[in-house]
Amino acid sequence: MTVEYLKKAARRSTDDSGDVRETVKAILDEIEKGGDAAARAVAARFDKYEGDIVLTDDAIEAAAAAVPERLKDDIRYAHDNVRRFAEAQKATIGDTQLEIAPGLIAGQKAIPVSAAGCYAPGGRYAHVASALMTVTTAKVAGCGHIAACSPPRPGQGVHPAIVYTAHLCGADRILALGGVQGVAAMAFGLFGLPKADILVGPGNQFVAEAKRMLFGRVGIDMFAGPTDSLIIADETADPEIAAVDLVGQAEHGYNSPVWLVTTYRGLAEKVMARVPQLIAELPELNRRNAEAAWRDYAEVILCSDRHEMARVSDDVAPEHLTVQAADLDWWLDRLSCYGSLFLGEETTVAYGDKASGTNHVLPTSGAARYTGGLSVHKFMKLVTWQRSTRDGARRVAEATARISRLEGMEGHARSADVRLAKYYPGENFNLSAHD
Ligand SMILES: NC(=O)C1=CN([C@@H]2O[C@H](COP(=O)(O)OP(=O)(O)OC[C@H]3O[C@@H](n4cnc5c(N)ncnc54)[C@H](O)[C@@H]3O)[C@@H](O)[C@H]2O)C=CC1
Ligand SMILES: O=C(O)[C@@H](O)CS(=O)(=O)O
Ligand SMILES: [Zn+2]
Repeated sequence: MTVEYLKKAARRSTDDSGDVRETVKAILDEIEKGGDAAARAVAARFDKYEGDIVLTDDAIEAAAAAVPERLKDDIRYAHDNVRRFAEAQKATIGDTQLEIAPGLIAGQKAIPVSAAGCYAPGGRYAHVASALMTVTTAKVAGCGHIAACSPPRPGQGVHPAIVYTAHLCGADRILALGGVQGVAAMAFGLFGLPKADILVGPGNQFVAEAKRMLFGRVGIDMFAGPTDSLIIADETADPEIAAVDLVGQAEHGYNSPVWLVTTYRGLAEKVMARVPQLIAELPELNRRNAEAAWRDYAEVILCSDRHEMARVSDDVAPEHLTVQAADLDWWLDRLSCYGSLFLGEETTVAYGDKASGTNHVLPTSGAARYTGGLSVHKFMKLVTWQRSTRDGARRVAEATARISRLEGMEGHARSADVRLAKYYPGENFNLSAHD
């Protein structure tokens, strides 16, 4: 049976990508050419900010003093969860080696990158948790230098709680620089920073596009653009909870898609009626964002059974996937494309966003088809090494010589020939590609 759209999106998150690309390219070129001064000029242009870019120790101290003690407690609590989860993830990879053949050893080493550039958004909201998620994982990975960038508010600078959090989690340098200019400063090594080996962190379409354009010259975590969220709900789901959760993520931005995928028309109708009421009760900025997101990017999809719901969800590959349905084990086993999965009504995206321990820097716009979210692994290079005794590599040398000749790579073949001739001077080897 085909799915029924009870609400269809008027826009797709990639609709304005053309002009974003142009804008970002121009800014990257301007800053690559003009360095620190150009980055300052862009910050003044877009953020009306002309203050210090690199935060001094005094500025960091002053920021910490401005954060209420109970909030610092909450941030420290969240940091502890995120750190412990990152350490658990780190334990799942590491160095290893295998004796391929007697005398021939091959191995893997996990090496953290030297310099990490972490971006914490701050245009619409003060993304304290993004500073937590990016800097903590870089620290746990063992990166040599960690820079954090976040947009300054005109005349005020970076939100004090973002400064406090970045410092708590281990940032070596904190810059009052947002958007493309912040990403560029870390990638190009401006303001005394080492050039970042990897850029991590979420951001708006401009930040995400800047990371995408710089990929190759620098590593990136993933395409972590405008937040998107999908809820799978069956007849056991609570429509009020589902509606509140959809609105909670739609507030991210005018271009933050949300989906409700259900088998129960009654639930869909209740949620569609309730969402606009909940949006109307939000503060002005949140309401404007959520209204536009719900109007232009939200979809409500009616499916015939859970198999169809799972297929629709995997096709979307949402950044956040919530399942409010019976038989959670079935869903955990069946679903395969998502940034982070929230099983059951007792969890919610906001918990993962702020404090439960999993990373909230997650793939958006369908990138969850090919990648998971930010983890300590993104900062670790898994490199290989090998060594051998002369006899250990004898069989490899013969195979290498013949395969290389089969491929037409005579030069490769002779790297094997020369060793066989040196180590086994009396022996004749048939190293041709033909019998
Ligand atoms: N995928 C993920 O894991 C996460 C995604 N997010 C997303 O991050 C985004 C945060 O966006 P924002 O609040 O805007 O903060 P932001 O920090 O990403 O962007 C603000 C910066 O954008 C620049 N900017 C604004 N308009 C511009 C223009 N027309 N051209 C060039 N640069 C411009 C400004 O210089 C400003 O510093 C949201 O879309 C949110 O959904 C947030 C957290 C996690
Ligand atoms: O992961 C995201 O996209 C966001 O939901 C995270 S936060 O809400 O901005 O903390
Ligand atoms: Zn969120």
